[in-house]
Amino acid sequence: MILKTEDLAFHYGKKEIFSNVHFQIESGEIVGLTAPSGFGKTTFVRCLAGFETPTKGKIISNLPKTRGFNPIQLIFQHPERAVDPNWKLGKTLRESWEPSAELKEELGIKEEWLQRYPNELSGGEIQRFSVLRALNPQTKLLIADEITTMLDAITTAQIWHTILKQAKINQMAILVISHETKLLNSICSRIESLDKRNYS
Ligand SMILES: Nc1ncnc2c1ncn2[C@@H]1O[C@H](COP(=O)(O)OP(=O)(O)OP(=O)(O)O)[C@@H](O)[C@H]1O
Repeated sequence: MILKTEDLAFHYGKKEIFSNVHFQIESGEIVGLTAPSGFGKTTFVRCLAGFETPTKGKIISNLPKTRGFNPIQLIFQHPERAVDPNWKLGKTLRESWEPSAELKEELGIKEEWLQRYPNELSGGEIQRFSVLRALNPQTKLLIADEITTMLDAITTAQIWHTILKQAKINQMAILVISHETKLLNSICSRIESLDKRNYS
């Protein structure tokens, strides 16, 4: 087990977003997470990555504590919100790691993009960049929150091909949030639901 939650709950004020969540993921495992819109999937993974503090329950991690780098990397649906608008992308990337030219090419990333600011790239181009940044070999759990929703089918396939290949090389686990059942069924070994109506 690399990460586990016990009886996790989260509230915004008095409003319960989710409760009683027992979740576990193993090294190298690829798990899907579903629930209808607004049921707290993003909030749950923000708790896992340490961006939110749950109101109840525990998150138990066996991941190494690396200075300056979070082994749990989160990629969002809106990647432009996750990069510093005042930094050229090359600087943002170097802050994480120095990927090979082959990996950049596999993700269809052009060297010249790295000389640009985020507002000088399309949403899809920034998303490829976000994936490249998150594929740092120190990443042990990649959380992909609706990352290919705005992309065409060919780009989606290309990005997932690269992520799955790198996950094998680095023994990286992946938690995939998606409304696309076909995608989840094709890449995940199990699919968990945050929808309380599915709890036994
Ligand atoms: N800062 C906030 N303050 C109050 N409520 C919030 C805040 N952020 C999110 N919420 C509410 O929490 C609930 C869960 O939101 P969340 O984004 O986690 O759901 P989701 O399952 O990921 O949704 P989607 O599938 O639409 O992306 C929603 O009802 C949302 O309106």
